[in-house]
Amino acid sequence: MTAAAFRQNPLFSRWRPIDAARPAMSASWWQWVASTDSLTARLMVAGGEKPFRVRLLHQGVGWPRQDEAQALGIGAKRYAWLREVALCLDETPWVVARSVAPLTQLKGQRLESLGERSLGSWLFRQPGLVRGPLEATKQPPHFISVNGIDGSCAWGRRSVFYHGGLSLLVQEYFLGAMADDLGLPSR
Ligand SMILES: C=C(O[C@@H]1C=C(C(=O)O)C=C[C@H]1O)C(=O)O
Repeated sequence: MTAAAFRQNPLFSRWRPIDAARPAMSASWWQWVASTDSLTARLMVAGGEKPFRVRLLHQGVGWPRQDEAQALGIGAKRYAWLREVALCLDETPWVVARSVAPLTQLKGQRLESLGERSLGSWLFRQPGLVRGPLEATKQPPHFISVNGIDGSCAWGRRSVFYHGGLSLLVQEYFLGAMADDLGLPSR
C-alpha cells in the first residue's frame, strides 16, 4: 500500500468522517460526538449542579501538526495560533480541546484575550458562522500526558469553523471521567 493510500484508508487514518465511525459508536456517544451546537452549553446542562470551568493549558503561537495543517489547507510550516484547554466539571476534566487557526487569518478577533472564557461562547455568537463536516477518532490526543491529565479517551472529534476570513480547527476529546460521571459506555 502506498503512503497516500494508507492515510486515506479509514481503518488506519487517525480521523474519519463521523458517519464512518458510527458503527463503532454507541447511540449515547453519538448524541455527543455528532452534535453541532455548542459543546460548552451541552456540558453545562449535563453537569447539572457541578460548576463548569475552562482550564487553560497552553496558548500561543507555534506550528500546527501535519494533520492539523492538512485539515486547514495550509502548509505545515505556517505559524498558527494554538490553544489547548480542559473543559472541567467540578474541576474534573471531561473534555480536552485543541484549537488551531492560521496566524495570518487572525484579524482583531482578540482570541488571545479569551483566557479561561470558553471559545464556544464567543464562536457561537458570531453571525454567519459555518461549521465544516465532523470527523472522529479513537486515538487519544497527544497533549493529555504533557498536561498530566489522567484519563482514557472515549472519542475525539474535529471540525473547522469558518467565520469571515478565519478558519478555526477545533478538536475535542471526550475523556473517561466524563463517561464515568454520566454513566456512558467506553465507546
Ligand atoms: C467550540 C466550542 O468551544 C469549546 C471551548 C473551547 C475553548 O475554550 O478553547 C474549545 C473547544 C470547545 O469544546 C463549543 O463550545 O462548542
